[in-house]
Amino acid sequence: MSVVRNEISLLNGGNGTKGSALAHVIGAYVALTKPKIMVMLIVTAYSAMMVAGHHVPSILLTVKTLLGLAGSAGAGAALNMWYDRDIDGVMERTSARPLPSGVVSARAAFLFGIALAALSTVFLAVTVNGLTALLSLAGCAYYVVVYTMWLKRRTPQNIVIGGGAGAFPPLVGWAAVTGHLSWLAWLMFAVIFLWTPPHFWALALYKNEDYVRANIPMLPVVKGFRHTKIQMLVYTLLLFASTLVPCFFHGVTLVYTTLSLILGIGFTTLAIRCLMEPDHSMVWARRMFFGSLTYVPVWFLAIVIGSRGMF
Ligand code: HEM
Ligand SMILES: CC(C)=CCC/C(C)=C/CC/C(C)=C/COP(=O)(O)OP(=O)(O)O
Repeated sequence: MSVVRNEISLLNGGNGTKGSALAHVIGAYVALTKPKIMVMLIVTAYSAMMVAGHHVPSILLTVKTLLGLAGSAGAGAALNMWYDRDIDGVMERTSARPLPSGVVSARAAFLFGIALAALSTVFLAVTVNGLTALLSLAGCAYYVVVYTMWLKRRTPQNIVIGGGAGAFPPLVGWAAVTGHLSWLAWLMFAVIFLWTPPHFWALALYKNEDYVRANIPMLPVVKGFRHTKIQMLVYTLLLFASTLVPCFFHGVTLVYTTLSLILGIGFTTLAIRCLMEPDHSMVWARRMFFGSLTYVPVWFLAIVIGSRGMF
């Protein structure tokens, strides 16, 4: 608490009211949890809950599961920002974050992340089940330790291997409803895993200067734009193929198949346009990134409404 009090007095600095300073600090802690990404992670977990139970899950189970997951994801994001505070300060896109801008201290961010991770794990174990708690903690640890601390600064394959972190939420949702995992839960994991490289590399292409400045070995920095765009197309095709698996092995309706085909063809077209555009133009890279943000909620909507026996 004293850390927060210090931050409020620092912010006050004789100007503004205590109320607005407090709101500023609270806003900074919310920003530490990367809330927009958290919303998308929650969408994937909630969709998995619906498919796993063939129905809308109870409000109580939904609130407990998604609250616990949000806590773990927020903890992971805070610990990522704590560890990456040096490079976040160097990159233009991240320089206004709470740590580089000095609104939250490194110690406070670390304690916040650890406390949130511990609380959410215990909360899920006590109110949902042990497997759900374990998977949520594993997702958080994978993001912080495997991706952020180990791979991000070492290899251009950081996103490919580290992409596993963001793919945990459907497993969390599935385990919360059934107490175990099934192949369809792992298929959802695979979909996010294969989606992550084109999602991230599209952004890395038009934010390349940032990564060069921060000396982070992202694929466009190390292997160049053309190689990255080819890899994006390869992962997009693998993603497309993985989304067609339920058409053969899981009871899905024509709605699922149609939506998956539209998404697959659309995302592949974006990847090809990206590959065709000259390196100085980033029009299609930007479209690919924003297309990736549409892909996930629409695909999860498709598997929910297109699963036979749903509702
Ligand atoms: C290791 C895997 C991933 C990496 C490295 C990654 C990286 C990034 C980066 C660098 C941004 C830009 C953030 C910004 O503008 O400050 C971003 C945005 C975003 N990502 Fe990812 N991402 C990953 C996985 C995911 C997953 C699994 C999801 C959800 C399913 C996701 C959802 C989003 C969303 C919704 C945004 C837009 C956020 C905004 O506008 O602030 N990402 N991602
Ligand atoms: C089950 C569970 C709790 C999963 C949570 C895992 C999680 C928070 C995944 C998000 C992945 C992500 C946003 C990476 C950002 O990369 P970056 O850190 O390189 O991006 P940055 O440069 O914007 O910080």
